[in-house]
Amino acid sequence: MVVLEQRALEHFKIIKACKPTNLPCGIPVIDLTDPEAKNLIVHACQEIGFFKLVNHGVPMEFITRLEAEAVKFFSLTQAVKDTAGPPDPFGYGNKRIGPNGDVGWIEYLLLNTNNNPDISSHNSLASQNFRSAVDDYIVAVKKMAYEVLELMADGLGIEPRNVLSRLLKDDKSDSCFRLNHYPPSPDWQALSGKNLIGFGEHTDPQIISVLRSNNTSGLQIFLKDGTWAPVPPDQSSFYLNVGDALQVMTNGRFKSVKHRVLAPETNTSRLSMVYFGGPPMNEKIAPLPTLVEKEEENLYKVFTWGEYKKSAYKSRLSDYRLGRFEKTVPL
Ligand SMILES: C=C1C[C@]23C[C@@]1(O)CC[C@H]2[C@@]12CC[C@H](O)[C@@](C)(C(=O)O1)[C@H]2[C@@H]3C(=O)O
Ligand SMILES: O=C(O)CCC(=O)C(=O)O
Ligand SMILES: [Fe+2]
Repeated sequence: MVVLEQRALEHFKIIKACKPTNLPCGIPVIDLTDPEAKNLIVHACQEIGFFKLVNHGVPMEFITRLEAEAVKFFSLTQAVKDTAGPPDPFGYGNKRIGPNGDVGWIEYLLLNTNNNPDISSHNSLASQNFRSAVDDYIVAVKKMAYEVLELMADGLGIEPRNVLSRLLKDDKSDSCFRLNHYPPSPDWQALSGKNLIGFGEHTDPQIISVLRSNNTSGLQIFLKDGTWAPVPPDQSSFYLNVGDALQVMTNGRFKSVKHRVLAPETNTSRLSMVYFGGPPMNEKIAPLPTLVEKEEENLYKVFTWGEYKKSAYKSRLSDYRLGRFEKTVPL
């Protein structure tokens, strides 16, 4: 058990424990093999921007092997892990998230995943076993993400059906992968019933994020009614969320969901693995013309993913990053 004095926690964000709300119908669960999947995906992305995917086709063996390798990595001594950091933005990070002063009860590895498997981009991974576990997992998760994006295009009635997936399939796709380890919270007495933040509230900037975690809770999503809903952990499924770029490409029809992670209770740790599928740097991010109805306004300025990313890296985690890219409405 980690016992800390109150003072040692001063730099971390601690929130009043709030009563969790549950979605009236729960978090949407979509079976990738269901013939209705395309419509259910569109519905979930419009209503919440978040859903659980089952029968996803990613071999369980890849998932458990990567989890075991990640556990091994995070169990190394601090001095060894520090040799893989600090993140610039890729590499090993501890407590600090991003370059602008955000902190959390977390340590992580952030990796670049381009489409030409390149071991050098994983040079912070200590062993060949770890590298190959990451590579196998990412290849399988990407394939599943392409399928989801193609079903999404079908459900939206847009053509060609690879209009979204091609951005992730592109050799220059700017995608990344993150392994997050949230150690057990320190002694509850020091926290006096409050919650320590593991990963502060934010939206993901990319097109789509694909998340898998171990059996420890902590992830929450922000609902339209202003409350936070806990996401029950499920080791064998994936949770997918809409990112900012997809919100723009659908002219606001899909919602980039705000989420956060509370640090685990004493004696448990949370391990999550997230693939963030992003477009190439020079790709223009703009509402897909067929999705802007005749009398509807285009809500966003035209910008490239590179411009958005640059601006995102100047922001704090909880900032509303899309604000600067919205068109101002004439009075
Ligand atoms: C505070 C920050 C960390 C972040 C870059 C940023 O300046 C704002 C966005 C953050 C985020 C959230 C989703 C992903 O975890 C991430 C890798 C991303 O692309 O945007 C992180 C960035 C990061 O940790 O470097
Ligand atoms: O660890 C989690 O469950 C979520 C992490 C997250 O939101 C992120 O890495 O962007
Ligand atoms: Fe996130």
